[in-house]
Amino acid sequence: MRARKPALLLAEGTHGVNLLILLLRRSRGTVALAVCFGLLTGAASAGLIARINAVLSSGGTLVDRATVLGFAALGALMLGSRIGAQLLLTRLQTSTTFALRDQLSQRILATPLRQLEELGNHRLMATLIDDIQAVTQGLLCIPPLLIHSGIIVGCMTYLAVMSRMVFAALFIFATLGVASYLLPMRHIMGLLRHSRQTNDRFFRDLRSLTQGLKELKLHGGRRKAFLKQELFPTAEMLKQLQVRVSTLHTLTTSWSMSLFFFFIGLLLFVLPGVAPVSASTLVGYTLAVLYLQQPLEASMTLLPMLGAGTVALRHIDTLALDPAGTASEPLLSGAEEAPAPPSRIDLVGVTHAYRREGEDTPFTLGPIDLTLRPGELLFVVGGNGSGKTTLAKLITGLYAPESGEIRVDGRPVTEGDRERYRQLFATVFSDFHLFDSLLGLAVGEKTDKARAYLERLQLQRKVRIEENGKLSTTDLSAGQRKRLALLTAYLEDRPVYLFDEWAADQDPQFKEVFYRELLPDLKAAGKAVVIISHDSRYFDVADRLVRLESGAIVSEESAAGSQQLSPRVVPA
Ligand SMILES: Nc1ncnc2c1ncn2[C@@H]1O[C@H](COP(=O)(O)OP(=O)(O)OP(=O)(O)O)[C@@H](O)[C@H]1O
Repeated sequence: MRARKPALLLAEGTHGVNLLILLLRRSRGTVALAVCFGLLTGAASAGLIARINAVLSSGGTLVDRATVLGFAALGALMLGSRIGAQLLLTRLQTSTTFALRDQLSQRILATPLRQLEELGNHRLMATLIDDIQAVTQGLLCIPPLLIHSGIIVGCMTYLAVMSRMVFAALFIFATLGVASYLLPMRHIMGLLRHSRQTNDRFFRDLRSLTQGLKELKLHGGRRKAFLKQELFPTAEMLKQLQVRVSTLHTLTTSWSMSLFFFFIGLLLFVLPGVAPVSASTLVGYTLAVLYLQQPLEASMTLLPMLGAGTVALRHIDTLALDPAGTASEPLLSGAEEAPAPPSRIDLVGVTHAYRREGEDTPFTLGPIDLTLRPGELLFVVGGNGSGKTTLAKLITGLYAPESGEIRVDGRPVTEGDRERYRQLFATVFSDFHLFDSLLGLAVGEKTDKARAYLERLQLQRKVRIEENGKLSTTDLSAGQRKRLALLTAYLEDRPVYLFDEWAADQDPQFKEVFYRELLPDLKAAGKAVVIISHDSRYFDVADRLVRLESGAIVSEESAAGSQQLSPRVVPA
């Protein structure tokens, strides 16, 4: 198959996209070819039934060489086209599933951090694990469904050719059967949607279970309440929804299938008394209708899975993640080298507010005016909840300012170059993540440097760095893990460093090393360094110190002198 740019499977505004469209987006040609194979399978099946009918109606006199060869040829055609359709669609389904997973990961990375924080970790996990699995299962249903549809179309065509009058009766019957199947299916789809929403809650509970292990083990009352009030009720609700779906589906399918025997009864016992029907038509119809049962029953069994896949696909859409297509280029080929060090970064009237449902007065940071300069240690201090981490996210471009702007050497950072702007920073946030490998750090050439830093951070006896950049372990104490995160930041060698309460977990001896040796070294190397800190003992290290209170800078002190600032009022 020709290599080409992967099609955008889930773009913005794809609300209501269904699984078949997903396959079509991936490759129209393959789907078209598979549909042709499916129809061919149906035609071959109808041909086989016609032959069987002819032989049975002839009372065995039609068994000649041509009939046998024709039968064998039709059998081979049915087998070949069925395998062809199945293989084409299965390969397409597999590649679509993987492409969907890749694009979803890229879309998550392309979506603004604030939006992801609002969605919550549990919803992202539910989508990455559960929705993708439901979509995969749904896509798996499409190849057999198309083949069954081909067989149904083929048989129906054969029946229409054999007798229009009987076909009209069958058609009315089939319409009733389909309607009596589709009406409950609408209810089943509603149950599936409800089940999907409940699943988000289930994932939230599972996250509490895995992340709250210590708290749950240490407090029996909390554990009991958690199990009885949260985890078990959600699991019970999911179970009940699933039971209702399968009960309703079983009843509906059984009813629809029983209609076939009702039709055969009418055909054999009532129709001959009402209208003239030949024996060969009766045999042909009975055979074909019995043959149709298998693909119809199989299709009905597959439809709820297809429905669950569609619900999952729509659910992915409701997350409103940014389209991967536009972002995938910078995501995959993104700047590995930091942009040239700027001579200043200015925050001018920058603000950010956290809006939560039902909250009248959201926390608002800013407007903030602040300048970062190379070779300067800027301390950001203030009480809990004063907005230091929020400011750090704005400074580093993780949040876009709601008003005001950030300028690099006087040039405003636009939406288009925010990704590049972020490459100026090496950070250790207080909720940092430690990868078990020095990812993206061109390790080979930096391994010696990394080992030297490891000694400086007094980790050489705990951790080894392999040639491929893999860390021998990350199972360390909280303070040691932070040192490893610092090592990564060192290796990044970016123009601006930001540490959010880095020293909080360090012992007094290493605090001393951090504030009195490591920070001055970064300063000497011409780095702009932002340090969020509660360690008032070391505030003297700062070249400049800004103090935050309730989201506003209330004072700014520099080695040269201090200044009290009256907080600016956020424009309404
Ligand atoms: N993801 C969020 N959603 C909603 N509100 C938030 C979020 N993160 C922080 N806040 C609110 O914003 C305010 C500032 O939080 P921030 O984390 O910036 O403070 P901080 O100065 O870093 O605090 P600390 O010293 O405790 O780390 C707090 O009132 C907090 O409740």
